[in-house]
Amino acid sequence: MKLQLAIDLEDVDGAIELIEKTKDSVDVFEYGTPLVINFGLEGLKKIRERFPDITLLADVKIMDVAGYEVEQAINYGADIVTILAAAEDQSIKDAVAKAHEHGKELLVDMIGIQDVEKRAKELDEMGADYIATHTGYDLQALGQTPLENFNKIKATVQQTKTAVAGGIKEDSAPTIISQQPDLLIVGGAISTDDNPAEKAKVFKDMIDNA
Ligand SMILES: O=C(CO)[C@H](O)[C@H](O)COP(=O)(O)O
Repeated sequence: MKLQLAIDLEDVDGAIELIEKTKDSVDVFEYGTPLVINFGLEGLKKIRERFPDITLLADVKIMDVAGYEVEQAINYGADIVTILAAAEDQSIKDAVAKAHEHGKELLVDMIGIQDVEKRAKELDEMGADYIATHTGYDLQALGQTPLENFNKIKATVQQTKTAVAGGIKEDSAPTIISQQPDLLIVGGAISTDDNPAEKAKVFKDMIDNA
């Protein structure tokens, strides 16, 4: 199981500072959707130039023109690119093909999907690398968590790796970790902590000791 740090609430220099502080404990760094919107792929490129060896995920949440957009994210430094599960099957297939053509990976984000078992089965057959259960900020605000959907998806997929995100905190992480996702995605619980390096290590130790 790997730890992914979602960086959403920073500018590019803030993201660089956060990566510097946490890189001993974090396996994958997410260039979050707010950074994509605020600073574009140029911000991703700046991070890649500063850290040539880290694993970088671009949370571009693609919906269309999938092959082109996957390739752009990869050209600017991404190792893993995200697409929404609600995209057309053709878009998912194009995205998978383009990522694999470059030796990179595709993560499909299940945010907003109601019949998660049906869609997870379809995505599994389309060759996605990761299927991510994701409770977005807007539903976290209503008290929802990703655990129930994660368990359904985990029980459905045959070959695809699983990821889980959405308000995961130090107290909720052990239950989720016990369900063995391949990628545990944590954002605010690390990035907004007064000591992100120490907090990232807490999550990494939980994973390593599970
Ligand atoms: O993709 C996201 C929002 O759309 C976040 O990166 C993801 O939810 C993880 O962050 P947090 O742990 O703060 O919820």
